Amino acid sequence: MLAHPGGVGVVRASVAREPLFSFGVIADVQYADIPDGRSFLGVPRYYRHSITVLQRAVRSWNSHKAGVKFCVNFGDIVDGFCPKDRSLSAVQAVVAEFDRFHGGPAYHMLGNHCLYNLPRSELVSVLRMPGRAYYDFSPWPGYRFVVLDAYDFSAVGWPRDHPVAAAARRFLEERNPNSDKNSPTGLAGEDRRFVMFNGGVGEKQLRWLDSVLRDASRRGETVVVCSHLPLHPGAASPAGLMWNYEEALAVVHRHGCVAACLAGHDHKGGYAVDACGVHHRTLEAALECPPGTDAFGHVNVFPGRLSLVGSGRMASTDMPLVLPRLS
Ligand SMILES: Nc1ccn([C@@H]2O[C@H](COP(=O)(O)OP(=O)(O)OC[C@H](O)CO)[C@@H](O)[C@H]2O)c(=O)n1
Repeated sequence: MLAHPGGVGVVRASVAREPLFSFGVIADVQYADIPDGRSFLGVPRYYRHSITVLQRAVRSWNSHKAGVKFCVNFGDIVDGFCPKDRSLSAVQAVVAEFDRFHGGPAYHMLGNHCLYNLPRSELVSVLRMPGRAYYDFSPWPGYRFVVLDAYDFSAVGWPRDHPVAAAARRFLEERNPNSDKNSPTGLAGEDRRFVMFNGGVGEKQLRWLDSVLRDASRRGETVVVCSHLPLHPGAASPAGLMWNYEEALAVVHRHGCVAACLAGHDHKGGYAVDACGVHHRTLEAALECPPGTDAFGHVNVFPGRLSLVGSGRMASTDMPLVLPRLS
């Protein structure tokens, strides 16, 4: 047994050489058949090349010796600049690339750019989500994955006159004084997250998360939470965080079974271990890979350890598990 450097528990050192199973990861493909451009802050974006990054990811997962069992796409499948009349075909083109993955299912989540382009109901259907945008699955005995809908409470993705959209606009109005609610100008520190391109997990979803984690904890399962929006300030820019990350984290911490929270959205990526020993890894974006470069990876799951093996701009990250029940 090893003392955890953060002093929050103990780590069972993993001696296994072969993973129990592996899964592929990719974030922010934001594909569009349009010329290269830049983000609002001037970072180059390669809208056509991003699907090539996905193609290379799928080839890599398919050729993985021990087998990649499923893959997780962390949202923003299509870019907001994609012409609206070509958005559905752009999403279908990306889904077709995921269909070339032979290892198992591809699990998707909603990002803000998905919702700029298509109605949520159409996305849930084309991305083959189980009737709604938050769900859980168990790919291996003793392991559970939770996919969050980080735009459940949001000013994007709901019809303008929908009560959720109206409540989210009021929420932003109270926290962001700018006339352009996408602008964090003047907001300090973590308050910079109160912008329209972010969102939150609604009350009903929080209750669902609580019950999934309670059951997982009772069954002794190890849980990985997947969300487009990062949940920890140490793993992302303040302007990239989920609006109610503190509420979501409180639920995550309550049951002591979550090993890691994986996210996309903040394209440069990030990593932190929180005070309860939960790993937070924000994945580097496929969209911002200059031609010929990559950002994807696979996570090897060992008893007591998750090991992200990154390709190209996606950094590798070793994540020894610090779960209270392991102590
Ligand atoms: N300061 C800003 C930043 C952005 N906008 C506008 O908001 C929309 C979404 O921005 P975008 O950078 O495309 O969003 P991503 O989801 O790709 O990335 C999120 C960040 O990386 C989180 O850290 C777009 O219309 C921008 O122009 C803005 O007005 N002001």
